[in-house]
Amino acid sequence: MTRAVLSAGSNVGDRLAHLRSVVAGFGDDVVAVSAVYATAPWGGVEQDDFYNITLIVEGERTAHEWLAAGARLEQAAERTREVRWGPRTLDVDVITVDVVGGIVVQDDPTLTLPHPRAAQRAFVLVPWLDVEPDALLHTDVGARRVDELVAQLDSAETAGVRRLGDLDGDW
Ligand SMILES: Nc1ncnc2c1ncn2[C@@H]1O[C@H](COP(=O)(O)OP(=O)(O)OP(=O)(O)O)[C@@H](O)[C@H]1O
Ligand SMILES: Nc1nc2c(c(=O)[nH]1)N=C(CO)CN2
Repeated sequence: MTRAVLSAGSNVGDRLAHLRSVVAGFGDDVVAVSAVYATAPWGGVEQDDFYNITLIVEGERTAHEWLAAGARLEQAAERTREVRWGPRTLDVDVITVDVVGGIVVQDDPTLTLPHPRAAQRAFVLVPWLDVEPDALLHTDVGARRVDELVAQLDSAETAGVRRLGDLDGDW
């Protein structure tokens, strides 16, 4: 049994429907889902705002299998890869994976864990705190509390992340 923290984002097409497809796709493996946040684009590409969620899943999958399951949902949303950090119907990133006795640390051609850019991304960290207020992220300089990482981000970065409401809510 493993537990994964996943980040899903969309800024093309029906953003909410794309995020809902992630929760539906992981089905009974979903343990918790954050609220939906409208987030300013991170990474310097001018584009529409994203909707983002962070979710926690548990199941009998390896880290690579969580990645592959996310990639299948991206394909189902007709995700294309044109510009790095550019617009997309759906992006599913694996942030960190817990196994009995610790976390998965790896860096191979298709999967780096924990996600190397998560600590800089308010669009990942702020929703994560919804579902795990005491969350820890293992960074290059050791384990860090996610709330402290958020507090250290530039205020312009956190100001660009706005809570909209629950994925199933009507707002
Ligand atoms: N932790 C991870 N989560 C998701 N993809 C990863 C991870 N580590 C490595 N990858 C690889 O990154 C590749 C490119 O992913 P993608 O196109 O979604 O990148 P991106 O979302 O634009 O940028 P970023 O990697 O900064 O989130 C994927 O095909 C995947 O193999
Ligand atoms: N706000 C926000 N910005 C992004 C996102 C995302 O999901 N949300 N995904 C990206 C591709 O990794 C690049 N930039």
